[in-house]
Amino acid sequence: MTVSSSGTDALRLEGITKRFGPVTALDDVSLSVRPGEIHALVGENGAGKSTLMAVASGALEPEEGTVRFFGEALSADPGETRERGLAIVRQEPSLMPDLTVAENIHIGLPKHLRPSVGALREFVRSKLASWHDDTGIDPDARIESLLPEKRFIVEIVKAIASQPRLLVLDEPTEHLTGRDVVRLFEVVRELAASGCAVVYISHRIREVRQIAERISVLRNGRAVGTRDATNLSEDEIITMIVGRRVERPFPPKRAKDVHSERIFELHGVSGPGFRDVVMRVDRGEIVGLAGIDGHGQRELMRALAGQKPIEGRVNVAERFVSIRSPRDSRKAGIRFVPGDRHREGLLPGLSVRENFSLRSIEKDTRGGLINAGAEKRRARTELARLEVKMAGIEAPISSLSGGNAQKVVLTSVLAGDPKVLLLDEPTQGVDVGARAEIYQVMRAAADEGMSQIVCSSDRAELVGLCDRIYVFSRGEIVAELTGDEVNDEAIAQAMMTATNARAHTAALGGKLAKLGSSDWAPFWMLVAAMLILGSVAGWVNPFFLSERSLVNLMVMTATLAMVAYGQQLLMLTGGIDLSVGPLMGLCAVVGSFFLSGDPWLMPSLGYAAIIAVAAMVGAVNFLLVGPLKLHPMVATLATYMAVQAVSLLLRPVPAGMTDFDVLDTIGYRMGAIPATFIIAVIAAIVLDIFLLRSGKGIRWRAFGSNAEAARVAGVTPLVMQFAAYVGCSVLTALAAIMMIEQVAIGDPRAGLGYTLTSIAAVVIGGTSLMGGRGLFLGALLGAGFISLVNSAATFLQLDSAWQNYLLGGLIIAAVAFYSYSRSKAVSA
Ligand SMILES: Nc1ncnc2c1ncn2[C@@H]1O[C@H](COP(=O)(O)OP(=O)(O)OP(=O)(O)O)[C@@H](O)[C@H]1O
Repeated sequence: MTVSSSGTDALRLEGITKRFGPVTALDDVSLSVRPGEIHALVGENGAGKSTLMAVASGALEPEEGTVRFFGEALSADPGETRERGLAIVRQEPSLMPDLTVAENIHIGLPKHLRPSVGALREFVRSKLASWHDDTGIDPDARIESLLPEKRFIVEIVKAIASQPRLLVLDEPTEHLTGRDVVRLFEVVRELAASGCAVVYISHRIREVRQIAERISVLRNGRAVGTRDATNLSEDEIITMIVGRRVERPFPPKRAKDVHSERIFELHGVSGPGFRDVVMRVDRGEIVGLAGIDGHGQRELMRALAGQKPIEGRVNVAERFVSIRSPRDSRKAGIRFVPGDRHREGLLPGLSVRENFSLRSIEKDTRGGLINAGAEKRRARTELARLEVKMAGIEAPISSLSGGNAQKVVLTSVLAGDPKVLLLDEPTQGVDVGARAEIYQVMRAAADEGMSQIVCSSDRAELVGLCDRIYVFSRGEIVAELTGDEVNDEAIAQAMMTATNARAHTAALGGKLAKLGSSDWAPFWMLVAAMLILGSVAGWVNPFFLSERSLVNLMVMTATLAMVAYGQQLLMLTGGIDLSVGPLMGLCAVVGSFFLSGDPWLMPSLGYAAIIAVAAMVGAVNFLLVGPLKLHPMVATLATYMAVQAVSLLLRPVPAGMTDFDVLDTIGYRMGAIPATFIIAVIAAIVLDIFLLRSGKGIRWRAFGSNAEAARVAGVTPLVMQFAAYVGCSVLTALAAIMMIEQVAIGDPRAGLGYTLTSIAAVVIGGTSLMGGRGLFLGALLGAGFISLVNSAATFLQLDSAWQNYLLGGLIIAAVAFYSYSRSKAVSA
């Protein structure tokens, strides 16, 4: 199907075919969108809407077909399409969790619109303010600490700030609260009036009719047609989407005179965001929790799932249960279907089958072993009930469309036969047809006796589905609606008393979490720990504080810090290099041939040879990890061995004394302070400024935080990896030159210990092993701390085993502390 239009189309897709293995996601689809038009794209889950827009934005390359943007052909390069004015707000925000709001917006803008890093905060503040004057979003907050709806606002603000000529919104209102939906509609209309074309993807037909001028429908990867929205009724749109008439979506409610057995009771239950809640749910009843978002209903649900602290009396089947953890909640027969399926509902690395069976695997287990056949049969049967569209049960869960993934989560939770089911936004991102199926499944489960509590921002859903509704305001229940009272007006009336209660609690929790999770927390902790350890060692043995001992400490610190910077450069991008230790040795060996004081050889030639050899090793590591896609651990373990072998070939035994002039040069002191130490400190400061205050630094961290999102934002992975691996090796070479002053001979084993200590220094310094965050000053302090522990242990006459116990214990303590404070920040 092709829809032609007069003049140049903003977007013109012709004959697009896209396959994922055996799945044909798009089959010869054509679509045109005019400038200044709001064009809705609708269809069932898995119809191909997101894939079509991924093709349009250059994130996916189609097998066949062309993409034209304002008349010009577009290549499959998301960076280029963005530069040319195409902005896309995805179903799941493509943000980097470790970066701040401001940094995410910076990296998402076309180059010509990016403000300088110094002006970034104010720029972002004004952009957020133009969305709403009280978004409650701090430009310096890390994305991972934001609630899902706030992340979505950041994503939308980012897209608008890019001054798009075409804006694609993929299910934008699924995560937004009422106020933000109203604002979104205003903004979309303003943009369209200014000539921007808007593609609006949604399952909420009412909204689509409200906002769109034309509607295009996709079904099973094929275009069904494009129609003028003004003349279409809701029923007609639904019929186009599903291909048949859909009957009333909500199944009949529970008969009123049904015998009531209390299954779930709350008496005076309080927790963060709600207080003194008294409620009950009978057997087979579906109870809704309504209220403006942030007024306690969702917080109560999370607390009942064991995710937040809770006080008061909770009874399940007339027995008191104490809920202190998700495990307690499960043991009591309570199950939770989370709203944020990507963060809490799915295990992205596993198959559809595994995601289904993980919550009820005991059903297929005999004598501790899983009966694979039974598990598969059960997965197939249950998933077929909700008509989950997938290539097969062994397909990776990440290959499913958003709505189908939601169906898998729901089916998986239901398979655990809960007594009480908590559902947060059960039909988020689910199409009209499947919505009706989900309601049927929920009602059927209720008819079999399962009690359910539903939280939904869609009031029509609550009214259509629930037998009873509790309305929340300011953390308390303000109304209980039953029978005929369960209607939209009654809910709205009860909600009128609402104020902004959550904003305050979230702000307070947010501040505390921010303090603990700040990048500077490791820095201050290490300074304090070093002062304590140094004082104790100096008190027990005054020689520890002598000039000689302190100079030695600085020299050791500088050497270790330099390798650690290399390691850190890599870890920030999510990589690691195990070969740095042997490379230090190889550099010492290479140096021993050039730095011997031979009048024919200048020392500068020696330094150049060391750096060149190291850069070559870095390039090999890059080739293995980048183009050949080996895991960094495996790749650099292989180079570890190869490099060590080369060193031993060149110098089977340590030999080649270094010239004294060279040693003097490397060991040069400025007053009492070794030049190497000053270099290490300056290097940390310069690298941190690069990291925090330059666009390249932001992209560096972005890549480590979320490689795919960074790629979509225009970062080229191979360039990043090349710079990281070669950079790491070159820094290791500089460290090796510093080490030469200490060993003064071509010893192939001299640097071996640096592999582990460099990783330890980076980890103790607060860098995340997952990539995306950490400071070089942290690595410097980590290196200082390790050198201090080693040196203090010597002065305190502790044997070398103690050095290892101390270091091991400290690494575990540091990692535990950082993970704890970061998880606090996330849940705040
Ligand atoms: N990376 C992938 N690998 C394999 N299959 C995929 C991948 N991405 C999408 N698909 C498949 O392509 C089809 C279209 O998916 P798409 O996400 O475009 O649907 P959608 O219309 O956006 O659905 P929803 O409304 O549920 O988001 C689905 O069958 C999906 O399983």
